[in-house]
Amino acid sequence: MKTNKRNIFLIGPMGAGKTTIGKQVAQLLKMEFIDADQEIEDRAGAPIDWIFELEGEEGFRKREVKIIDELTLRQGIVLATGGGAIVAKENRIALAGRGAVVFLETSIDQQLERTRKDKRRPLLQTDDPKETLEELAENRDELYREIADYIVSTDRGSVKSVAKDIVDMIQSD
Ligand SMILES: Nc1ncnc2c1ncn2[C@@H]1O[C@H](COP(=O)(O)OP(=O)(O)OP(=O)(O)O)[C@@H](O)[C@H]1O
Ligand SMILES: O=C(O)C1=C[C@@H](O)[C@@H](O)[C@H](O)C1
Ligand SMILES: [Mg+2]
Repeated sequence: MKTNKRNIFLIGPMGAGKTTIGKQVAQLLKMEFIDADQEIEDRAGAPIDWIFELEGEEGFRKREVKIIDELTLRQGIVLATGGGAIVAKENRIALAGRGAVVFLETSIDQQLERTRKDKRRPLLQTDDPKETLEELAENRDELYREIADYIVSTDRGSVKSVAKDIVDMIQSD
């Protein structure tokens, strides 16, 4: 594929590595990297947990729909989406239609380990984050698969090696 013309969109659950691996993929391909969560925070001038507190999850999702529509219209970007971006149908349509969608898959245990110290994920501030992650996976797994052009496991291997695998896969298509 002509990576300089098309976009690459990373989807998957919290802690799958969308942000970390996305940055590496962009560097390897000399494309621009954008993180949707970061963009939402920058525009709101407030961190995600504040947005959830002040506007509820509904307010956050409205902001997310707007940002995803805007960003997916750009050209030549690597976009790391938020874990729940695929829930809204309009986001799935925008992502599927405007770039190559890569679903980063990982086990619940890895997700737990990788998200343990981070307060940026208000949905995991529960008594039992493992149960929460299991429920989210139950509801969202089919939505990730519905729009995925590529599916990559991030359970094993370094960030660099997974990023390289993604680049090779997309370029050989
Ligand atoms: N393949 C990997 N191997 C080891 N550690 C990883 C890997 N991918 C990500 N990590 C680590 O896991 C943590 C969470 O990753 P990251 O923030 O990229 O996830 P995310 O998919 O963007 O999550 P969110 O949906 O919440 O934004 C980071 O500290 C990162 O360094
Ligand atoms: O899985 C989710 O619904 C979320 C994932 C994060 O990336 C953030 O977008 C936010 O914390 C919500
Ligand atoms: Mg992220």
